[in-house]
Amino acid sequence: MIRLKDISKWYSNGSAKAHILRHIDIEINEGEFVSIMGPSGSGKSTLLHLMGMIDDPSEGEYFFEGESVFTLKEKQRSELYKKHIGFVFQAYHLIDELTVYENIETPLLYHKISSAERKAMVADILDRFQIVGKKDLFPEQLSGGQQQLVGIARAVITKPKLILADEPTGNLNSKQGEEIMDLFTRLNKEEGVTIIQVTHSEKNASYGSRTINLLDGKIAL
Ligand SMILES: Nc1ncnc2c1ncn2[C@@H]1O[C@H](COP(=O)(O)OP(=O)(O)OP(=O)(O)O)[C@@H](O)[C@H]1O
Repeated sequence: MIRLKDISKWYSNGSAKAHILRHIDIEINEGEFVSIMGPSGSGKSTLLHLMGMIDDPSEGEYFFEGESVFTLKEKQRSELYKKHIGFVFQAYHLIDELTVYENIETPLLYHKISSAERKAMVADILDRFQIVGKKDLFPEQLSGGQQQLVGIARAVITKPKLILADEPTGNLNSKQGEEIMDLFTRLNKEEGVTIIQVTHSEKNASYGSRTINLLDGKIAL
């Protein structure tokens, strides 16, 4: 599904280059549940953003389902993203002014889906995530765990093949964290969704089937 070839990223710092990622080669198959670990500053989020097509490398190639991502035009790239990828953020990134229902519905507005169908899809996911009773509340009226559930519901409503999650349990207590990991496990095992998460937690990584360790922008063996 994903093939990164000799990816490097640096920022120019005067005449010097500050390298964030160096010569990264990664292949990820459909159906995998992969964790990316490494010390703070090792480049994990940068790598996840590259995979999520929301950042560009300085060098290297990225093939998503055989499509050469970095040579696509902006519009085609965003189509590819919208069709296949759901992104889950540590800080939820919900829209404060919208209700739970409206937040979850938002990604559907960018697809050609009728309003009746949108209603049915949101109702289904509210039900599956057991948050029907929260649908008219605003994010600030929810606990952190509930907000992250809404963040994930919003990421999966378009039925993406790939979920990218940047420390999805970083702001949650351990019980809420376990619920999120159980949810990812179900999506992966029962629906075949490929999951790539950045985590600092060995416990969270143990839910996955493979760990990629980053150290100073390189893959550590
Ligand atoms: N726009 C930027 N300009 C310069 N340096 C940057 C920029 N964005 C990120 N960096 C640097 O890149 C390095 C890697 O950042 P990244 O967020 O990918 O690390 P991380 O492994 O996810 O860290 P953490 O675990 O603390 O979130 C850091 O040293 C950071 O300061």
